[in-house]
Amino acid sequence: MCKSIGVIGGGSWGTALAILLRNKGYKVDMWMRNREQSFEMNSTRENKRFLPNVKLPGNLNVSSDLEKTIYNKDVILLAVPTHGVREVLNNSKNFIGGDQIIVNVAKGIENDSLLRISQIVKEILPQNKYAILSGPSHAEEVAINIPTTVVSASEDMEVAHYIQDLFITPTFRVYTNPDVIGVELGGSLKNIIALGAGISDGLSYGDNTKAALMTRGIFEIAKLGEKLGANPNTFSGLSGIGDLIVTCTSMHSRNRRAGILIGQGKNMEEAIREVGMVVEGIKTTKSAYILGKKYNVSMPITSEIYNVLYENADVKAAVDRLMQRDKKHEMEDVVQ
Ligand SMILES: NC(=O)C1=CN([C@@H]2O[C@H](COP(=O)(O)OP(=O)(O)OC[C@H]3O[C@@H](n4cnc5c(N)ncnc54)[C@H](O)[C@@H]3O)[C@@H](O)[C@H]2O)C=CC1
Ligand SMILES: O=C(CO)COP(=O)(O)O
Repeated sequence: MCKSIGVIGGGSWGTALAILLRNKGYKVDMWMRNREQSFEMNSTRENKRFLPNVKLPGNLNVSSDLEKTIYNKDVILLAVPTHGVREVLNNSKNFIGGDQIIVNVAKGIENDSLLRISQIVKEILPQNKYAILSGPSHAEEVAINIPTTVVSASEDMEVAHYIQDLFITPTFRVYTNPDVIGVELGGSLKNIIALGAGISDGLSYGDNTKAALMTRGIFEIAKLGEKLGANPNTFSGLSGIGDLIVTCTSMHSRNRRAGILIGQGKNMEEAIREVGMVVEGIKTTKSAYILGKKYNVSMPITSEIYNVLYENADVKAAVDRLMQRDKKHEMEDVVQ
């Protein structure tokens, strides 16, 4: 039987995945909150704002009607930024049946509640099966079939395999992992380090600096992750170091691009405006900073990025502070 998918969110990632799924022959409907934009996409067959120069396949229907998008679909793909997840789930919960599988692709930790997306979904839709699809995967490359690898993670391995089969193509290879916590945290926390890598580039620091940020960054991600119940091995996989590498090095990365602007002297608001797309790492920095304090995990890079974003700290002084911390063993976990 032909599978059906309702994609909630018509940004770059929702659009790229809707195209992939439609090209596999599934029935795909996509929801976006902006009505005019949905009309424009249906008529021009292109998402000019978020994924320009990629044609939408025939029969990929775009609308601003949430109920119609979700109704009777086997799978609901959540592709809105983290700060919008709770609202769209609350607006759609009355149309969602208990047998529909929720697949999340957002990468963030909610501010205030400090919840991961699976925890928000569990709160609002406790009966639904859940998976996260995450890994090094920029929409711009997936949309033109550049070889890409990701992970489908679910506590229920049957669901993880079902989602693996749903998305896999000869150019989009999907692995499975039962570690939802690790996969969610890896994808969310790497955005903070990507902001740092961008800041380093914006300051015209070198490859050495970026390698240091990435290596010390994954160390700090894994420390917090382990405290929160993740399997530490997950952070050496695609959704951990894999996604960290792509986000810290690619010009597709909105987090890295925002970081470059900040390194060049722009403030947080100016950087967000100039990038013009979601920069998840900015809100996630705040959540991770608070989580680090709450769980007594030393997160020096996250703390300095928090200072730069939220306390107006000077970027060069932040790097100096990181470089001139007390001497320590590379693998030592010192709580500050
Ligand atoms: N673009 C990419 O290559 C990838 C993105 N992601 C993640 O996917 C999620 C979505 O990002 P993108 O599609 O890239 O963002 P985007 O910036 O391309 O588009 C965001 C979309 O969400 C909508 N939106 C914003 N706030 C909303 C709200 N409160 N309620 C409903 N809709 C809202 C916007 O109108 C827009 O359609 C993010 O968590 C991102 O980290 C994950 C992997 C790859
Ligand atoms: O998660 C991503 C690629 O895997 C996208 O990263 P950005 O949000 O920084 O563009």
